[in-house]
Amino acid sequence: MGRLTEAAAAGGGASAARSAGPPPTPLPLSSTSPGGTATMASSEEDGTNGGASEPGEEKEATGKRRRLGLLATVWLTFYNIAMTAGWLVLAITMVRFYMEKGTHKGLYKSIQKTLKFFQTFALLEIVHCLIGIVPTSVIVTGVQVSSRIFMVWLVTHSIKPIQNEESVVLFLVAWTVTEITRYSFYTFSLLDHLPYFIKWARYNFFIILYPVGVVGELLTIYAALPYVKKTGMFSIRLPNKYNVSFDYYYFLLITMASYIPLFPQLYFHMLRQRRKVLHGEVIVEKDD
Ligand SMILES: CCCCCCCCCCCCC/C=C/C(=O)SCCNC(=O)CCNC(=O)[C@H](O)C(C)(C)COP(=O)(O)OP(=O)(O)OC[C@H]1O[C@@H](n2cnc3c(N)ncnc32)[C@H](O)[C@@H]1OP(=O)(O)O
Repeated sequence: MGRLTEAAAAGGGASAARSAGPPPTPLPLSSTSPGGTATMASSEEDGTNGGASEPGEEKEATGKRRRLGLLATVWLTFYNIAMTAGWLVLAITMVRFYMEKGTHKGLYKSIQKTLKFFQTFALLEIVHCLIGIVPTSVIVTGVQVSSRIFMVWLVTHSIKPIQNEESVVLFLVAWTVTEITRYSFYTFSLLDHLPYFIKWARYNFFIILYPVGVVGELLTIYAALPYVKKTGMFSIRLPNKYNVSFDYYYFLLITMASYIPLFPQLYFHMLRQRRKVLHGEVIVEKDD
């Protein structure tokens, strides 16, 4: 738990250094970052001006671009535009499907190719963190992306009888709204024209959508359990020549249990990002 929290705090710290304007006022540190100091850089609630239209912000954005390098900026802009478009296509297909058919049955089948393609493409986000072109923690991104890949390929794609569960629609809607907002946020930020409502949506929608998505995912895995137990799929039984056994049923149970320690860390990471971006609050780690 500590590792993830520290990594997340370090990500915030990197950004904090970038956005430091007036001398910060040290505050006692929250329990998430022992030994450091939290600072409140500014507390403006920039209700009307969310873009990089103020001189300070413009300078910061230009500096950020220079640090990133032209190639990385061009690549990230392309990547974010492609991902926004992909998730928009998914949203439109889902709405059209529901309006035409009046049921969610068959919806997954109609969008599965697009979903698999764009969600798998998101593996590049781990690469972006690893090579340092985005300031996000590899661990936070890794948990987020791998849990999605797992849901898409090893649960929903592999276990056909659950594809028409209502819970699948629940996480699909939560993911789709989140990703359209998130990737358009990154795109407009890179282009230095971030409308405030996108910034607001990026750091508010998750408050509801994250729990909704997680409930959808957990209910879907739960619905898969009887089928997995009955068929013994993806399981290796003893005896075999390698003398190893693996039970996918218990693996699913452990995965469900792992949401209990992992999800709060992702959620609190987002709450910290929200405080930083919308309220100007930043966490600076102390050099010990
Ligand atoms: C093998 C099996 C494993 C199973 C494991 C099971 C356990 C799993 C438990 C948890 C389950 C979670 C399931 C998820 C469900 C859902 O998603 S439901 C729908 C709601 N979801 C969300 O709201 C998702 C929120 N998550 C995220 O946004 C990210 O994935 C994140 C990594 C968790 C946080 O993003 P982060 O990057 O840290 O925050 P930001 O504020 O957006 O960005 C920080 C800085 O990085 C820059 N940046 C990041 N990416 C890009 C990019 N693509 N392009 C350009 N820039 C990028 C961003 O601009 C910020 O920069 P600064 O402003 O300079 O700080």
